[in-house]
Amino acid sequence: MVASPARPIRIGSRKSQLALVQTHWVQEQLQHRFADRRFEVHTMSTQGDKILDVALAKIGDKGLFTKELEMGMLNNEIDFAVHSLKDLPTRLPEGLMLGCVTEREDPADALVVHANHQDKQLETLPAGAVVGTSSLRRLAQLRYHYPHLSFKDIRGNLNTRLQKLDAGEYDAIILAVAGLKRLNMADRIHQVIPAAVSLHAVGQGALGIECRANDAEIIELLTALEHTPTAQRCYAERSFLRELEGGCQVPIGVNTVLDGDTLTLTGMVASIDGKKMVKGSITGAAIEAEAIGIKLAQQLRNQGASDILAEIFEQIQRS
Ligand SMILES: NCc1[nH]cc(CCC(=O)O)c1CC(=O)O
Repeated sequence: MVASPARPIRIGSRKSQLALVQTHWVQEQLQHRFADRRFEVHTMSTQGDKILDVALAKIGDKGLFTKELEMGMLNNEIDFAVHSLKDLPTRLPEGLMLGCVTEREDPADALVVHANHQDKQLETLPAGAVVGTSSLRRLAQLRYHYPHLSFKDIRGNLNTRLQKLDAGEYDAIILAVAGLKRLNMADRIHQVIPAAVSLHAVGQGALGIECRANDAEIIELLTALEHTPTAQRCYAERSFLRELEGGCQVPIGVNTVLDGDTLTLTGMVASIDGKKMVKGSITGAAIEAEAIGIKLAQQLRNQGASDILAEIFEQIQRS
């Protein structure tokens, strides 16, 4: 019997410049490892790419950047999808799974300043300086530490945001270090914001590849790209977020440190006005990553996180 030729493998991606850079990296890595297979990139627009005039927090987090790609996998139009892990909800649709997590870039946030402020850092920006961010997590933590700054929403892809900054609409903006590095714009990073000031988003800086839960052939290919230390850190972070029932649009931040087989997860929940913050850390065995996340979520709930979150959901509904 002659084996039928192996099917080409269809990789789903958003169309943004960052998404394409990330997807082409995955394609190249797989093509290199599995030279006899063909990997094609199929792009799709997601709701998050289309709705640009509404604050992200108001739309909520129902897989804004992932739903169309997930439908594509369930309808067998694509075989897997490459996401920025931080845009991937912690609960995936029935029939899909997180196939692998790739090696993480620096997960920190970066301050990018207007030319007028080249001599400034976050702590030396003048009172009333306008800082652009669309993330409630960044907003809440920066308000907490720097109540004298003003904050203004900013949307659009990285280039659009940088143009708005350079045009003078903002004195500074906050972006992920990872995105700037991947787009070869590391020279715009003015200050890497330390974890003591701002904890990063769950999964920030890593790619999450989602696939069909019953597709053994694809799952096996993806395993080749798994970076176990990153995966362990991100599983702890995602389990923490899932247990708190927070999407990417609530002020929840994390940090993880992996020291051999020992994982430390730090997490925080803040109110949007930056006046209330609960924070804590748990250390445990890295193989127990998910349990560490759940335990930290329960600890923060006992410290008052539930009240903060309930208040935020109410505020977002009303706005
Ligand atoms: N929410 C948009 C988004 N999703 C992933 C990144 C950057 C790359 C990453 O964090 O992996 C960004 C831009 C940003 O937050 O500045």
